[in-house]
Amino acid sequence: MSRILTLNAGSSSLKFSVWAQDSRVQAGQVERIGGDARLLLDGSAPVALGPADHRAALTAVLAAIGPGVDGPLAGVGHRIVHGGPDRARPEVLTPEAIADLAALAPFAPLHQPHNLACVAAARTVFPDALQVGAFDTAFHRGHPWVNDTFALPRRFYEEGVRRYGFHGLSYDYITGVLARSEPDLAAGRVVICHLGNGASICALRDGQSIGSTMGFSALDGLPMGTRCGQVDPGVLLFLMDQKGMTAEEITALLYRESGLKGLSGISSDMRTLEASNDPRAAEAIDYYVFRLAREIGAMAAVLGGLDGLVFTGGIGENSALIRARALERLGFLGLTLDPAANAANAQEIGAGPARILRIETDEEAVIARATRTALTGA
Ligand SMILES: Nc1ncnc2c1ncn2[C@@H]1O[C@H](COP(=O)(O)OP(=O)(O)O)[C@@H](O)[C@H]1O
Ligand SMILES: CC(=O)OP(=O)(O)O
Ligand SMILES: [Mg+2]
Repeated sequence: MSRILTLNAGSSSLKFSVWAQDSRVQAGQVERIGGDARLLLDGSAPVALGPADHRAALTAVLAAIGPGVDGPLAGVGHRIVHGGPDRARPEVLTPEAIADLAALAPFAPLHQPHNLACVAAARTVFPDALQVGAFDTAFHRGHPWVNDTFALPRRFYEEGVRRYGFHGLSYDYITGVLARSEPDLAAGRVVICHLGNGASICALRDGQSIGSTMGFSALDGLPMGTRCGQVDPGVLLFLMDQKGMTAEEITALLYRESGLKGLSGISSDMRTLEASNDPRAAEAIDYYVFRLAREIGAMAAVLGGLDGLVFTGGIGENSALIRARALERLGFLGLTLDPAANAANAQEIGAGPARILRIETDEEAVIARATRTALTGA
């Protein structure tokens, strides 16, 4: 039976799954890439990998799936974070498409090179498999112009300086879950918080993205594990002009040294910060919660009201503390958390004028579906 492999390189993780028809037959991930990485295979104990980068993580994943792929791989589906201004759906990764996507790497330096390294490795290891890309930006291509642009002279928009939005595979998946299980809610005004190592919020009306906190790059909006989130552009001018920092140094600062890691000086990992007694960890969490509540309020304003609020991603799914702290600040919207349901990581965790839900995301399912569609030509 022919099978499909999905590869999803995030900024701190490499997730994979193997599918036979519609069933997932194997799944796992390398997490904490860049730190003390470990390989987690569903159903097995974690394997410590030590300080692994994405390349070492990919080698570990390919070794792990070897025995599980007992049949030819028909396709390999890849999460590609940046698809540029025009890609609104998945596509087969031809050499031309790969060259085009490589040119977008400077706009997503924590992701695009790793995504494309996965494509190159898969082409070598599985030369007969169809390689398919599913793009994080595609879900947002219908953004209204006001959320797609910056107030810069118009020529920059034409040159591609736009608010692309990311985490689209996750929003696509959650939207699909809502459409099947909560069709009335799915047709309404929904804010989805994808809180992983990278984090963004999406405002949806009738299942369509009309606003998102991430913009031109995966830096904007919420603070993240190592990324700054929204920052006054005047700070960047100051760093260049007064501190003499180069573009390369500022890139490293904003993408790798900021966010939770920069604020706490301890870790980019929310689990570590929640477990710490250090006041700097508490302050980093305070800032995270403050910005999260602020951006949820902003997205409610984008929608002109709120029918549903969904938490997903590693932090959104697992941190009862962050959900509770954010909702404390959102009482003015009439939202009330159910503490017991929240602590139990239930699906319905609160109520008010809007439903409050926790839904596990599954970017792999979206990538697998895209790959299946490309293979069958449906
Ligand atoms: N039980 C938990 N409590 C708090 N945070 C958690 C928990 N489990 C995972 N996380 C956090 O989720 C984040 C990773 O999210 P994930 O979506 O897996 O990352 P990526 O963006 O790399 O795909 C990390 O900050 C991690 O600490
Ligand atoms: C786009 C992005 O930030 O992805 P991740 O959360 O996987 O790092
Ligand atoms: Mg992710």
